[in-house]
Amino acid sequence: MEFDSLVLAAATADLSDEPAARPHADAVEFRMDLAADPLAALDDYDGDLPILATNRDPTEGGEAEGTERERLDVLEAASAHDAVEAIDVELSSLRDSPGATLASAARDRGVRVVASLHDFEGTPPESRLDDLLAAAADHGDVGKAAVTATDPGDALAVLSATHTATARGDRVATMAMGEAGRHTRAVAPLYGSKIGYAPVDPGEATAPGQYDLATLATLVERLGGR
Ligand SMILES: O=C1C[C@@](O)(C(=O)O)C[C@@H](O)[C@@H]1O
Repeated sequence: MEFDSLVLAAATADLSDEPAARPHADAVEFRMDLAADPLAALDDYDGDLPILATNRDPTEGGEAEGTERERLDVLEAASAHDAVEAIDVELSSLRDSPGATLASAARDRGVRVVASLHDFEGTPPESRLDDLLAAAADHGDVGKAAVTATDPGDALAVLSATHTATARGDRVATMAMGEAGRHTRAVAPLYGSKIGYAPVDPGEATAPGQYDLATLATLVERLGGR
């Protein structure tokens, strides 16, 4: 997973979704924090799609339990699996150890790091978004921002910040969560966003406003973002 072009990720807590995802997705985002026994599921995985492993912190919308170290240890164990080609680590964790140590250990194994930040309340002002994306791209192979749009101006700020970051040479992934931001999931790839997330089953969305995978794949392809 090089993230040189769009990676369409089937977001799921259940790796048995992989065969259904295969016709549309480039990867599976495995939401370990939402799975009952994620490391056992990885041991059993025999799908074709590479995995982006995420063990999301509750402060950023996830359900991982335990201490920060325990949460990141699970991610580190995941990164040792052959199928795991990338891990998602929150920017706030990457600024210090143990997150920074995890990232360099993963990179030594050839595993890419997505440095992420999430805002479930709103969209920061565009200049702040620019700074956050620059910091995230600096700490990861891809810098990712998922924020919440409550009006079209928020969605526009996300697209504009995506364009600015890409024009600067940063590899970023962006999406505006929520109804007002939904279209950004289809359009942001045209401005340079390198990851799209969608559930196979629309009833199993991992974030507000997601399209189902088949729909997102069609929209992105029709728009020429892939
Ligand atoms: O961070 C992200 C992006 C996301 O929140 C979205 O809005 O599609 C979905 C999550 O599964 C993923 O980890």
